[in-house]
Amino acid sequence: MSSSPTVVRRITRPDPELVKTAAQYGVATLHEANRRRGLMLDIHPVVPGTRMCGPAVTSLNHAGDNLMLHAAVEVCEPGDVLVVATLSPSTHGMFGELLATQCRAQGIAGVVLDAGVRDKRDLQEMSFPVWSRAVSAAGTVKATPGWVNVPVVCGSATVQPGDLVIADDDGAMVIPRSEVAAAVEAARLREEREAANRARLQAGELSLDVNNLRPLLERLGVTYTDGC
Ligand SMILES: O=C([O-])CC(=O)C(=O)O
Ligand SMILES: [Mg+2]
Repeated sequence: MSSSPTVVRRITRPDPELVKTAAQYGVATLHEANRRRGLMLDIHPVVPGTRMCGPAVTSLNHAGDNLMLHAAVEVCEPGDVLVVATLSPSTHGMFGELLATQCRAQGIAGVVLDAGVRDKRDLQEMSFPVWSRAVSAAGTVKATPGWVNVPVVCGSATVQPGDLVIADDDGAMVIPRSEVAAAVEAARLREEREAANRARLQAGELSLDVNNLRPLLERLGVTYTDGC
């Protein structure tokens, strides 16, 4: 990261067709498909039932200050996901209904913050896709310059500008841009396997992924008995 405050306007995004394909899969599937990497920890949906999938535009702010969040909104393109981080831990309500209105007008897919949001009821009425660590009425100033489109850490996950961010009711995650194609293909294969398993479960067969649950448990040292 450049040490002096910077706004990087142009970033490289994943292939839009790939983004569209990735959007068909849920976070649980993509997280497994991406070898259980990239999940944002302690980041929760603010508006249940919404989803988003798009390239990350990142914003690095000072705690209690949302100046660079505003700067990042301005460089977002339609379909982007705004990823908001702070230099030190913060639960301030950095984002609310007014910013959501601006984001929607610009076609931004949604927002994830390693910080707080406010105006929760308005955000829910707007069905605006937003994920955060906290909900807090505590407001922010617009005073201290920071960075737009530098690597950030959001929910303990590293996000580079242009990485793919996906979020739904299960949480939010990031896939590095260079790994999106492989993750999408692994997600497709996984859903195929799950469809086959689902059909077997619906037919009343007992075991899940493991074809033979009892031999597996016995190999792991579990004893079956008919009673004490
Ligand atoms: O104004 C702010 O800083 C955050 C907020 O409440 C809004 O966007 O409505
Ligand atoms: Mg507000």
